[in-house]
Amino acid sequence: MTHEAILVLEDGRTFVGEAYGAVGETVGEAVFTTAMTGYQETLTDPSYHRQVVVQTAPHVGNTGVNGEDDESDQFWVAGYVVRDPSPRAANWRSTGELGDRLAAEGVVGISGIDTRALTRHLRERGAMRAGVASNGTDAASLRERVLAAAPMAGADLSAEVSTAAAYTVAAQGTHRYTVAALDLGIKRNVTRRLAARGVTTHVLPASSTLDGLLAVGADAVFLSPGPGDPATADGPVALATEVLRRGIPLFGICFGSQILGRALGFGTYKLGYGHRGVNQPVLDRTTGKVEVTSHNHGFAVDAPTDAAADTAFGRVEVSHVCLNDGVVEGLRALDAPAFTVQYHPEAAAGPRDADYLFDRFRDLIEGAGTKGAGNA
Ligand SMILES: NC(=O)CC[C@H](N)C(=O)O
Repeated sequence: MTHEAILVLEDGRTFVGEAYGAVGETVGEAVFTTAMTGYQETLTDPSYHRQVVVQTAPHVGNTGVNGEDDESDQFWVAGYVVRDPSPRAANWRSTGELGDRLAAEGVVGISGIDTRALTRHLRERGAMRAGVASNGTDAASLRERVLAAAPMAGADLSAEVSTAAAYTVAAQGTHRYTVAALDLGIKRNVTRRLAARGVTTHVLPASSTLDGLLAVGADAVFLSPGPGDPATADGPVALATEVLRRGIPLFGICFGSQILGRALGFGTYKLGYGHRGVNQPVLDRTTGKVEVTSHNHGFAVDAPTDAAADTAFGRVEVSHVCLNDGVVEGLRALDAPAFTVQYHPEAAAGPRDADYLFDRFRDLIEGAGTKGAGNA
């Protein structure tokens, strides 16, 4: 039996479709992703916590779900919006249907709506709160709940997604370096890409102290991606500042980039509708090369792109920019062993163009000669 479902935006615009996944009611920030592939990675990416994700790709679920592509232990999206769900999965790796997994994970979704109209609305008016209901709630009541929900600006969500207990992902082959990763919403492919370079990663809770990071014998520190507004992440920013002071190599991805950006003295701000997809063009200004990259961010760092900035930790330059809109996509400290990218070199899903950044991290650790710094 199909249930009618509604999607109501905070400005009142309403779409009517059918229930997809769990039957119920949910609210979150409505955002769209233009990714054509990788819905399983999207759904399990902790950075989508509290977000109602709209897929612009019209046909979703074609390859079902499998036991290999999860980026974390669960689906994190607050709600899921698709045009036309595949009625039957067909793929050699598939172990089930996406709709069944959404239901099992308790994700309330809606299908059969004009996702192109919804995306154009969000693009013109900006990301905003939305509710999805398939339990009979009427549009007016749902809108009241949407308006009562906390907005993404000002949201501090790290503690809700971080690991409760530390765990270790061992290097593949010969162990070369040890990295302490602050888990603010880490994805599995980050530790995999590090492991492939001989790095053993200790994934630590978001509340970890500097002593906790150093206790694992870290040669370097990694700041993970994650959900929420970086302006609220004062704890991780203070930690990153301490790591910079010690001269320990530091790499941050996405939320981690924003935190490291703040530790270097820059501000962050909310983008109109964010970057989410797997074909965003980014220029690496240090090499002049353009790469096609995977993005999922709603906030960005405010740093000057014309010349290196003078900070408390020396000169810092914008190393990467998005060619669609000029948004800062990476920072490089010229006088400290630290760099960041705002997008996802771990990709999954997405192109592998930016995988070299994990080589840069390895080279930074190698060059810094801090091996065993954490034991000092
Ligand atoms: N993927 C991420 O790390 C997202 C970072 C941050 N929550 C943002 O939306 O910009």
